[in-house]
Parts: sequence; C-alpha cells; structure tokens
Amino acid sequence: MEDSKKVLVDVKNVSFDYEGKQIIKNLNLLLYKGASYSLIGKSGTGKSTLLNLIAGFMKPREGSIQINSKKIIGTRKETSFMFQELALFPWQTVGQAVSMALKLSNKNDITKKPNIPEKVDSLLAELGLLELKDKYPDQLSGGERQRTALARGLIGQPDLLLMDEPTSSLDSITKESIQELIRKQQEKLGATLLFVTHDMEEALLLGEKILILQNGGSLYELDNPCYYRKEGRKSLAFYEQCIRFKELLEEKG
Ligand SMILES: Nc1ncnc2c1ncn2[C@@H]1O[C@H](COP(=O)(O)OP(=O)(O)OP(=O)(O)O)[C@@H](O)[C@H]1O
Repeated sequence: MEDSKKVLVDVKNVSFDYEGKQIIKNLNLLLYKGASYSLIGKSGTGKSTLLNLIAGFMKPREGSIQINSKKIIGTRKETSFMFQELALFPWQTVGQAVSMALKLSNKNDITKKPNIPEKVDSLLAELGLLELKDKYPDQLSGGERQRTALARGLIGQPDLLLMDEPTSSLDSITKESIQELIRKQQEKLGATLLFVTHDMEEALLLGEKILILQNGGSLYELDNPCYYRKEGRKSLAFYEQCIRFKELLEEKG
C-alpha cells in the first residue's frame, strides 16, 4: 500500500500494434515518483510508441496505463512531452510561447493568473533565456530553441517529463548544457523523467535506472551504477564506473 503511493506511472500488460503489426506485447512497467529513467533500445523496438502511450496520445490495444492510480484516457496537463522536433510556433516569441504554456496549465485556476509574468521571467532567467524573451524561433540557435521548448515544458510544473531524443540534433557542447538543465530542473521539480536516447553516455548521465526495450517487446530494467546527482560527469570515478556498464548496454541496446 505504502509502495503504491510512490508509483507515478503503472503500465499494466500493455499491448499495442500498428495495423496488425505488434510492437508492444504484454508490457509491464512501474515508474516511481521523482525517479529518472533512460529508455534505450535498437531502432524500431517501440520506444517512441511507449512514450506516446504514456503521454496519452494513443491508446493501448490491451492493458491499461495508470498515472497516480488513475487510468489515463487521454493527455493530462501534468505530463510534459518534449520531442526532437520542437514544434515552436514561428509567430510566437520565446516569452509568448512560455506564457501560453503556463496559461494553458492554469486553465481552471484563476487564482494563479496574476503571477504569470513573474513566473515566466524567473524560469527564463534560470534557463538563460531572459535576454531572448522577445525573439522569434527563426532568430534563435538550435540550443536556444531547445531551451525554449524545455521552458515551455517545465513552466506548468509537470510531475512527469517524457522526452524523446530532445538533444539528438545538437552539437556536443550545447547538448551538455541542455542535459545539465534537464537534470537540475527534474531534480528541482521532483518530477519523474522518462528519457529516450541512443546516446549511452547521455542515458547514463540522466537515468538512475536504465530501461532496455528489445525487439519483441521485452523490457529490462537495470540500476545505473554510475548515476550521481551531485558529482559531475567530468569526474574520473564517473567514467571508470561507467566504462564496463556502458559496454554492457551497448551490447544490449
Ligand atoms: N504511425 C505508424 N504506423 C505504422 N507503423 C509505425 C508507425 N509509427 C511507428 N511505426 C513502426 O513501429 C515500430 C516502432 O516504432 P517506434 O518509433 O516506436 O520505434 P523506436 O524504438 O522509437 O525507433 P527509433 O529508435 O528509430 O526512433 C517501427 O517498426 C515503426 O516503423
């Protein structure tokens, strides 16, 4: 009973197919509150499909998905979803995009409305975007656009962050800064993170648990021995501990 209160997402016996082609078969998965999970696996094993099902964009053919002990029947405003394609509107500035996301998340709570400008400015400052508040997407670099998408996804204080390869189109320096922001913000919010990546170093940096999805839909969960919240990626200990685990993942993932 006590343990069930710590579970945020409960995927129960879920199966899903596209036009008769089975992608996910009898999948079971528990995601705990505040924990971080990197989801890896070879191309086409169904990682994005699983994320889309948990986001409520698609329905399982069989089984059910519960979030906070409630069966999901569509999207929920406490779930934030970030893709590789960011879908920023070209006619919205950074500030407008983030304000709109906050207004949508506050839709049913008029008491929260007066704080919108302060909340937006405070998050933009944390993500290093305040000076870019009045810029449009085509005036931003790839990393700045990614940070804007991150701000938009975080402003409503979600309890679940679903991220599908959000850093894959970025150069390595920009990628590192976005990874650090994701880590810090997830920790600050106490949100659960489910992060899809093909980059093993990124998987090890962001996930305290590693989920490996294999062809045929089997899912393996491993503790990540080289996950440190406070110690940075650049410590020797991080690399030493990771090398063997990373080799193991590369074989499986
Ligand atoms: N809309 C769709 N209609 C039909 N088949 C689809 C659709 N979307 C995905 N698929 C197929 O379902 C399988 C799983 O796709 P999915 O995108 O979930 O895999 P993935 O593990 O995220 O792959 P990748 O690592 O390449 O992004 C693939 O074989 C893909 O071709």
